[in-house]
Amino acid sequence: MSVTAKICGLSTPETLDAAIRHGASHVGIVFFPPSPRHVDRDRAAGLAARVPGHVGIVGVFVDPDDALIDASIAAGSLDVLQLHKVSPDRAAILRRRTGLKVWAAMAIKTSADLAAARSFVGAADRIVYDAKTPEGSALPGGMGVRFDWTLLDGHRHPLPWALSGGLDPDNVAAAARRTGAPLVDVSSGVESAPGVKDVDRIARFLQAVRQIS
Ligand SMILES: O=C(O)c1ccccc1N[C@@H]1O[C@H](COP(=O)(O)O)[C@@H](O)[C@H]1O
Repeated sequence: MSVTAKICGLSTPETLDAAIRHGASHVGIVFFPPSPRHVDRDRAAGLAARVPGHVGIVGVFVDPDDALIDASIAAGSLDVLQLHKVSPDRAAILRRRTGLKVWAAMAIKTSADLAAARSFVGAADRIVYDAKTPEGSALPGGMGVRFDWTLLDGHRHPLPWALSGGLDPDNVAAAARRTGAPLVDVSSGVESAPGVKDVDRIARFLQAVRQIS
């Protein structure tokens, strides 16, 4: 079983380099000002310049307007748009307009939440199954909340997918084995405080992913 990993919310050269050195397939840059992981365009450009071609750069957005998308693509040399809180129609428009891969993040709490996955066929290239954050939260992700992985039992994935929400170095192997996730995505689980990535935790997470079989 080969599992790849995205380390999300990177904002410093040291932690970005660690993610790359330890084998991340994707690195995520957050373009959402309320997030403690938000980076401005200059910082995004500096980070992107360090990323080798075999590692995908994922821009993370929450219901973005066109101006933010365009400026972020230019600054961050993005390969993928990860979109939270967007409809399939909006995802399809952004996919067509930018020519980039689109990952649709879906907030999951109950089995009913999985039904919408099919509506992203033709609009997105991958579904990111993420946990629904508590009502009233400032962020739709990046809060270390996990959903019940057994909800994915028997779910027919209409698109390539990723597992996200509450993963960390100690639970990622069990999560990937339990769900069969081809790609795992982590942010707060490799931090020492909100927005502060930890090089050792990144290394431990990616080592755990490599050892999954
Ligand atoms: O990380 C953020 O700050 C963030 C902000 C806005 C939308 C999504 C965000 N993060 C995404 O949340 C998931 C899971 O995070 P965690 O591992 O549970 O902390 C991941 O896809 C991040 O890209």
